[in-house]
Amino acid sequence: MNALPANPQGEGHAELLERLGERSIVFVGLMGAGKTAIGRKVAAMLALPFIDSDQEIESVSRMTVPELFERYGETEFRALEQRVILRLLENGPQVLSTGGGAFMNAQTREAIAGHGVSVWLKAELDLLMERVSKKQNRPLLKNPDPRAVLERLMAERYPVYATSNITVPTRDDRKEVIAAEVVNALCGHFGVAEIVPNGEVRP
Ligand SMILES: Nc1ncnc2c1ncn2[C@@H]1O[C@H](COP(=O)(O)OP(=O)(O)O)[C@@H](O)[C@H]1O
Ligand SMILES: O=C(O)C1=C[C@@H](OP(=O)(O)O)[C@@H](O)[C@H](O)C1
Ligand SMILES: [Mg+2]
Repeated sequence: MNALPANPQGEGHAELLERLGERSIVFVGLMGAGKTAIGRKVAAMLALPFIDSDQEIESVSRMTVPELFERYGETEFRALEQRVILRLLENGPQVLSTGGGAFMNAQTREAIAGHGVSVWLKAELDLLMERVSKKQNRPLLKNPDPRAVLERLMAERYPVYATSNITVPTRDDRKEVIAAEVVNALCGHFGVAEIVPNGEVRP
């Protein structure tokens, strides 16, 4: 369904926000799924603060994600990622987009379950490949065969992502449309009526 919320400023979503309470809406999923881009849109629609864990990691370390991987290795990056996300989860309500590997950490998953509602943006391999090939800022994909890496990560991670509270399939459509589908899926999760463009309320 391609319903766009009636009011992009967040009014009309009062009930959804009430149900969310102090929790964070937490985006999980593979690199290129759109966690950062769609998370930002959903935050704007619901008039919530937006934070991206990779951006926060870069800000506290004053290094880029590729620099962190190169200088300290993935293990150190994961430790920092866990600390940052656990701290950020105290700041709800907000939209928190995580890096693709974050949800693989059991303690991070537990903290998200306690302080958030997890949304898996689920995408097909071709779409992910098309998106990630536009930027060279993902160290795990600095590999002669990034497609094979993504395929392996899909096999490893999709069963874990599938434990999220909500799964939203994504595709090659406008960001606003996908973001509206996420908002509608959140409405469904909380048993709140969806708001569609003509002002009609869908129970
Ligand atoms: N629905 C969409 N339509 C077009 N481009 C998108 C869409 N969702 C994401 N993108 C683009 O795909 C790239 C990867 O998205 P990003 O949000 O960084 O993914 P993630 O954070 O999950 O790795 C970005 O350039 C982003 O602007
Ligand atoms: O999947 C992963 O392990 C990673 C995903 C990246 O974030 P995005 O999923 O936002 O690209 C970033 O955290 C890092 O490169 C590692
Ligand atoms: Mg991202």
